[in-house]
Amino acid sequence: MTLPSDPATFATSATDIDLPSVLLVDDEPRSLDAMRRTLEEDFRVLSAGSAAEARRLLASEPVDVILCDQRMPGQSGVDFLKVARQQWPEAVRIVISGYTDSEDIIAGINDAGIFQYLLKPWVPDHLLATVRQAVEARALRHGLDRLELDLRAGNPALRARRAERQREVRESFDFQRIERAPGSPLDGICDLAARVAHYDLPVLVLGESGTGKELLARAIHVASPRAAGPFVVENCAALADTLLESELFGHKRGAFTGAFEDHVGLFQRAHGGTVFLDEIGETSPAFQVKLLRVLQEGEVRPVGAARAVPVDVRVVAATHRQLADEVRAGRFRQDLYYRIAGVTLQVPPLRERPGDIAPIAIRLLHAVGTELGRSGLSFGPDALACLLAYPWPGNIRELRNEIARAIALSDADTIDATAFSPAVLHGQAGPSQASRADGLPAVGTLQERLDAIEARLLREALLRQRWNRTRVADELGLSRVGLRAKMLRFGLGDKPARAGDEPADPHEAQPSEGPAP
Ligand SMILES: Nc1ncnc2c1ncn2[C@@H]1O[C@H](COP(=O)(O)OP(=O)(O)OP(=O)(O)O)[C@@H](O)[C@H]1O
Repeated sequence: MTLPSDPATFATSATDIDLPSVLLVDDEPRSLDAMRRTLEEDFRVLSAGSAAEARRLLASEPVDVILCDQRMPGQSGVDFLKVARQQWPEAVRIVISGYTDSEDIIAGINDAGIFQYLLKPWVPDHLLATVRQAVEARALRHGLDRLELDLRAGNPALRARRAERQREVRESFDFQRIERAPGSPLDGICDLAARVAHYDLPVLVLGESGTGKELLARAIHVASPRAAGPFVVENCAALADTLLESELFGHKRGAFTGAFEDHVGLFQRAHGGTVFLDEIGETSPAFQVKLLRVLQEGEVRPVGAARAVPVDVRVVAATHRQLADEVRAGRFRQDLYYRIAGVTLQVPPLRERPGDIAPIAIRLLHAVGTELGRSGLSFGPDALACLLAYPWPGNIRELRNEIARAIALSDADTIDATAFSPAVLHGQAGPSQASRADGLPAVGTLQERLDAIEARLLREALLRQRWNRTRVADELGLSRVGLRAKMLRFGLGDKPARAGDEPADPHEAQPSEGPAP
């Protein structure tokens, strides 16, 4: 195949002007040519070798989709797409780049209104699917604009259709299932996750065991353009190297003793969807090399197979370790780290977000109760206070188990503190996963650690003084207003009223249990 000497404007190869049009912008002639060959059967492809050339083309004819390389001399892809957004807002914008550019791109996502972010090396099927989705998004937006005009003209049937469409979109957005208190540290994490969900970036989720990393990964999948595809989970710590390789990449019959038939690996099964690799920090150096190759090449070679199979998956990985430290210590490959850590989300342990304990416990009580055939349960007066005073080294998984145990041990519909295990009842936890021997958090910024200590002292004083705020304020040398502000800050304001406590301040909101999930 001969390439044009000047990549600037080798024009469309398709003659059918009814096809949707795609403008490719890249200063690399080979890359332009490869993309053009992939797309030209389905689209009318225009090519430009620079941002200036692309602007000239856009000024002369309408374009449905712009697909732009991030690294170009003169103007970066994202900067060019910002300009394109202003001048040709109807064209859907896609940026394509190497993984090292991801920070720049995230910073520019909002301003440039980027629809999708494709990582190099791209896979032809994925490139085609992404451009098709972009064309569909363009058609949908066009339809919505038409609908908007009709709505302004006051058509009630169309108004109902639009409301229905919006409801569908809202319901598919699953971050709401991640229970938390208003103002929880998880809000920021879920916001960031919701933003990156839309782009094909690899995501690394860090956090202690049981903090909800898999739940977050599922929410990212559900909110991503891959939501209709599969979400498959593999716990990398649970299998020996060879089994893990065969489980993820598949094997051919006879590849090893016991391989009686062909086995399709999880990467192939997840084609078009998301693979969640839990405990990636536990993998061996040998396995890391194999995984890196798969991610770099976008194809898997089943054990014993002669040929590799292209796969189009998004990888979300998780670990309880601080993976950057593992890289520094030489236990985790740096190149693989950069491949999987397009965006890193750190989920804090439950003891560092005490405000979340009550809403999560209430949701779990309803959910586990329903699973066990015991709906309509509620916590008794002491139960929530008891849960708040315990540091939950096993995080939400431990909280869930504790609640399941308490439900099983109680005949009544009101779960009392006495149904909890002795450790929880007396607030004595085993060692937490990232705490020091003195019980202080071993990770987080200085402010986060100070907050965790302050929340713990406050919680202990409240429990000691049986939630009598006057006595707690006296003990801690605070005004009642100051105490209340701190209780709200740490989510400790929703202790249920107890017989024998001082009467609640009538101006303060009374506790309420949230709706059943
Ligand atoms: N915010 C939350 N609200 C309700 N349930 C939650 C929340 N976070 C976690 N859970 C529940 O807690 C349990 C543990 O969560 P999950 O498996 O996502 O944690 P994890 O961090 O991936 O754990 P591990 O690293 O051990 O695999 C699950 O049953 C999950 O549904």
